Amino acid sequence: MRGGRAGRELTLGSLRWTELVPRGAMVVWGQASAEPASLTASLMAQRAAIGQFRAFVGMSWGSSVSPDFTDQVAYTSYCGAGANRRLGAALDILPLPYTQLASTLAEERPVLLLGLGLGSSADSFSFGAAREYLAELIDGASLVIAEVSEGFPRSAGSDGEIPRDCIDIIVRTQGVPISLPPGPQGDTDGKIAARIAALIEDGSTLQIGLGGIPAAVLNALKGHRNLGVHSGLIGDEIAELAAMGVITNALKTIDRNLTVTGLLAGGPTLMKWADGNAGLALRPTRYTHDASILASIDKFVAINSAIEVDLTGQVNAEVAGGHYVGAVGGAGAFLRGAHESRGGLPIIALPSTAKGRSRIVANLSGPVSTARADAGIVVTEHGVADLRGLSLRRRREAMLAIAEPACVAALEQESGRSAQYRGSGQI
Ligand SMILES: CC(=O)SCCNC(=O)CCNC(=O)[C@H](O)C(C)(C)COP(=O)(O)OP(=O)(O)OC[C@H]1O[C@@H](n2cnc3c(N)ncnc32)[C@H](O)[C@@H]1OP(=O)(O)O
Repeated sequence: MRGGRAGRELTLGSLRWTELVPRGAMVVWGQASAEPASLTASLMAQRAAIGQFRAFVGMSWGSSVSPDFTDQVAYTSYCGAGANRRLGAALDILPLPYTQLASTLAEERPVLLLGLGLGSSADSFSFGAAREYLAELIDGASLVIAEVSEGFPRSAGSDGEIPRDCIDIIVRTQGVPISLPPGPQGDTDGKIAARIAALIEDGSTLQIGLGGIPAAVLNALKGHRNLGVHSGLIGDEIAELAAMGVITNALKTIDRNLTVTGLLAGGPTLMKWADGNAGLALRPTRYTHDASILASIDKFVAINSAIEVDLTGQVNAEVAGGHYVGAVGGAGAFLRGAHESRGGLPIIALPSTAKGRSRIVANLSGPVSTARADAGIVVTEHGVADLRGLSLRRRREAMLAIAEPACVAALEQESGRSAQYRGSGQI
């Protein structure tokens, strides 16, 4: 990280955003628990004085993303999760894989807002709840403003801290990370989780994605031993499994004894566990999602969800019922990594239906977020379809076997008419 910035201390009340954010500029801040909520609340309160500006947001759990603010703020995101959904058509989407976010945003020379924890000395700060694409933007940012609070975790096991002279303005607050209460876990999530838990061997290294199913899977792993973690994000369940001694990272082929993640997205349980934990390392996306690094982890298990999967294994993880609710995200990178890993499991898990409609479909109703070449094991409450090595014809059979039984006849009929299921011959 390049230094040379002033590291000036200001109070929250003295911030004049008109002097900090030029009209039309892009402002970027941390997502989910990593949002510096005191700074973003202050920014939004003064938005009328600034005039039109742009905001790139990730998963939004706070109140800084609101249709009320679109009078001045043009929001863009890589995802439709959390409060982003409330924006509807006012949210513009960058449909990029996670690995491209840092370089794409860096070109904007954004105003960067960080939420940081205390460092090991007065001259540095810890990454708090996020490193991922965010800390990568420090060098190219036009201005870096950090909210520093004892309430943000000291991510102690990371390889380095953020030097004070990488920050332009430091604002001390009593802020704590935003947390989202865990959603209810239904019977279906539990059935899917039990099927996945049965596939996972002791000593595996886990990546978990967004949504209710990954959380349910972790709850089903309490009887496992010596699990490891290498993920884009982690939540409270990882902290619980680590505290129980289920996650030890002791058998990882790289980063032994370390839980590696880009983002802490959880509540007080996670933050307390993370604070000063030398067994936790926050790493940039170019490390957490790197194909060769993932491939070098034996028994790497990637568990992600989807809105729909078609009978060939193409995944829509972005659009449901015409609304952008998901993301391209890191699923593709993690699935490819799990394919290449010795003993790896590339898993996509989803309930077989939503709102009375099959989520196993003949034709996707939204975009292809993950190509069928990257699909591996698809799991619903009705079973496990291991598509690896299967021809299109056999994929169709395997996928029909995990669809909601009442929907199978219609799927057979619809797919029977479609050329994409025929391969080079007839079904
Ligand atoms: C930092 C990293 O690298 S993370 C790495 C992984 N990242 C990714 O995989 C990104 C892409 N994935 C995602 O965004 C998520 O996993 C998702 C959106 C696919 C699934 O998330 P979940 O929260 O489990 O979604 P869920 O199943 O609840 O569906 C979301 C909504 O769409 C609705 N829905 C789902 N499928 C359909 C459908 N086929 N038709 C209509 N509505 C549907 C659901 O009912 C739900 O609606 P509700 O919120 O009103 O109840």
